[in-house]
Amino acid sequence: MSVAALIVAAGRGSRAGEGIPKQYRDLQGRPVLARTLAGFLSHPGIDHVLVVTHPDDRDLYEASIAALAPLQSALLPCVNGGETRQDSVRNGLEALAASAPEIVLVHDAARPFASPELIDRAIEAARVRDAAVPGTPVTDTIKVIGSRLEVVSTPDRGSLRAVQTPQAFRFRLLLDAHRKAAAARLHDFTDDGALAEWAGLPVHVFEGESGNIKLTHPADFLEAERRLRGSSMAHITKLGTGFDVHAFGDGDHVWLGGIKVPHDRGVIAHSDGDVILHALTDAILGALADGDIGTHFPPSDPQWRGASSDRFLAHAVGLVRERGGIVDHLDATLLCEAPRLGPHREAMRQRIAEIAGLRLDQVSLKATTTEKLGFTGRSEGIAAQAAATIRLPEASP
Ligand SMILES: Nc1ccn([C@@H]2O[C@H](COP(=O)(O)OP(=O)(O)OP(=O)(O)O)[C@@H](O)[C@H]2O)c(=O)n1
Ligand SMILES: C[C@](O)(CO)[C@H](O)COP(=O)(O)O
Repeated sequence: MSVAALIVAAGRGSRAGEGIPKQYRDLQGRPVLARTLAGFLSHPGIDHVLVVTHPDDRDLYEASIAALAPLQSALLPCVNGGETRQDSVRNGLEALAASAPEIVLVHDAARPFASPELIDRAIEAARVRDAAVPGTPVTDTIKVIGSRLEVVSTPDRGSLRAVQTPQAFRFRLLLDAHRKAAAARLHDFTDDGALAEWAGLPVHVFEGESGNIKLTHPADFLEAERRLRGSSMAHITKLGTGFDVHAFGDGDHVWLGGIKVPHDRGVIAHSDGDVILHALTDAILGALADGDIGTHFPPSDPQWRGASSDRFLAHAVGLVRERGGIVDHLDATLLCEAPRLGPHREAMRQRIAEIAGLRLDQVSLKATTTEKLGFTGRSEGIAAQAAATIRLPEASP
């Protein structure tokens, strides 16, 4: 019996706050999607895994699966999602149609805690029931309300279930149901169980698990971090600082925080001379007590000539993750009379969050002039200083 897992990861995560889409955010040293995928790729009952992604996220996707190299033989090339979750699932099912698995498990990328036992139950439920969804009893009393918030009814709690993923189906039945819904111009079923019901399929519930949460709001990330911290080794917090200077030279732009900023001068540098990214890189290396940017990317090495500095920052963050740690916070201050940071601050924070795989609230940028004093005051050069806090497992060398 061939079984495919279809992981939908094309959402924007708008309820989870600003920054990169939630499925690519760092969760205790690994992107959420990498955690979700590892559970399915390593499960002996799953033959193939297909991920549905947003076309804008290709780099984030590649970075997330890079660390899964030993498990990647079961991973099919990803496909583009659609406007709604339902459209994304359908695109994935159409892509699987060529290999026509007997069973498909549809799972949210944003649910990284599905256990191997839950996946076992899902496969078995599809085999026996054809269409089944995992559910947990509700512990709150549920009210049905009207348009003026008036309570319309109180359903019997014993007959209610909160439904999760992976939802499990005979592949052919689900594909036909999705095609039927699309032909009827319906695109907003919030889960495949509801779509299957609409198509007239009997759908059953199997036992879900309370830990299988969907990361939806910022608080869900805090809860997930707390859980992972509790289940892993104790971590200790380390602080590092960084400082970088470049002299102004001829040119019409400077690179700052990963963004090209128009200016009446350029900077003299071996790389692209991005003082903010260099200071942040050194701050992280400082927290790791692992030398400085010059140790890792010697200026004497021609391969770094004109190099884009995002790779320096990504490298330093990668070193933290290799040691089982996480970056908690990055903070930098730009020192110059011009250019002004203000108009570019949010774009820079976004870019830094993207490079480092962080939420926007984990990246801070500030600026100051030096009151016309010193080399920055005389506009001879530009400088940045930075601090980084990271957490490393206590036993980390
Ligand atoms: N057009 C969409 C919308 C959602 N999803 C995926 O469906 C899962 C569950 O959806 P949800 O938690 O609602 O994610 P988002 O749509 O990203 O979140 P939000 O509604 O807050 O933007 C997620 O893994 C999400 O990536 C998808 O593949 N394609
Ligand atoms: C599929 C799902 O996770 C089951 O609980 C849920 O319906 C997804 O809903 P969302 O509106 O995409 O968050």
